[in-house]
Amino acid sequence: MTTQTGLGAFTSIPVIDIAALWTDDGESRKRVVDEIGDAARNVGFFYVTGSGVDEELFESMLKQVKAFFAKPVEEKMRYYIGNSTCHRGYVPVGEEGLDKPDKKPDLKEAFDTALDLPADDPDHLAGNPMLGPNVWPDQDGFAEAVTAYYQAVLAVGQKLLWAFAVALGEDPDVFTRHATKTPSQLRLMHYQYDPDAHDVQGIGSHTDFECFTLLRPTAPGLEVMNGAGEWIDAPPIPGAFVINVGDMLELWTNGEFVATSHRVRKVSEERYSFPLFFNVDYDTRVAPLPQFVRDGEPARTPLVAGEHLFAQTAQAFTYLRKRLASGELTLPEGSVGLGTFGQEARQKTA
Ligand SMILES: O=C(O)CCC(=O)C(=O)O
Ligand SMILES: [Fe+2]
Repeated sequence: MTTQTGLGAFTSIPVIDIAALWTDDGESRKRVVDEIGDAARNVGFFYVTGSGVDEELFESMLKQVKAFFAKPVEEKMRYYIGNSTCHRGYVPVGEEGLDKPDKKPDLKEAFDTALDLPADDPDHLAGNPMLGPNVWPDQDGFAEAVTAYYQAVLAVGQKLLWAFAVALGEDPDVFTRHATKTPSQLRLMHYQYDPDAHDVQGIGSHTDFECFTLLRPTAPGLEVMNGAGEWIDAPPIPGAFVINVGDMLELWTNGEFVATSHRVRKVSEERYSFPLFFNVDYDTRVAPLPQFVRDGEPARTPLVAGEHLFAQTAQAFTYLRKRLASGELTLPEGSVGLGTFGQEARQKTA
């Protein structure tokens, strides 16, 4: 059932209870790690239960986010992402997605947050385009609710990063040693339901730019491409995270783990979703690990994790694309275009 990419013609997405990762029971831990490894190789997506994240943290954040998006657009634009020097704040409908081959804007709005560093953080002061303080709306409890959720889910991400290394037979800390001050974004996303919109996509087909993503959606709409090029539904499971491999783990494993392409189609109900994109430190040079550069298999070209994130972001967001066009901004040397990872990219070259 597997194609030459290793990715199966799967028709559903595995569900993995990861609670044993926090226990001393070596056998149960190994079972979970093996399941994670299988899913990362054959599907690139899996659901996670047993993360231990308190459901109350999710509900509090959702309540705050609903209240924010319900405000008039002029109010939300006070926090426009284009006014931030480290890519934080409100992303209006139409800001993203215009560079896709089909040139359709994504029908969604978002509020982008990430690791909340102090204003005098040295990387921020040095002009790093992704590291720095969050922008917070003037709304009681918003910052607290989002921060509590971010910290809880980031901790689950650290555990998963460890598990991915073990699943690969690597030193367990081969990735986590690079995860100390990561440009890991938490995007708060709102897909409006518009019964009159025809042929409008929620978010176009893509891979995620980081190591992996921990996602909580409130409604169906997410679709995942299998090894046969078919779109498979990934509806929410209550309390579970949807995990997917991103570009950096695909690169580190030279394609053994797959950054699976996915998209959100026109939604049939109002939808919120919360992806936390777990990254490694900005300056981490990601090159295929030696065990994955097998005889006759070419090694992929290394990338710097933070530069890749910034280069992809700059090609997808209107405010940054304008700066690229005007010459005010240039992409880091060696940047790759959108759509370089995942099975869609492979099918293009197959
Ligand atoms: O909203 C979703 O379910 C997925 C969002 C997504 O894929 C992304 O933001 O990268
Ligand atoms: Fe995504």
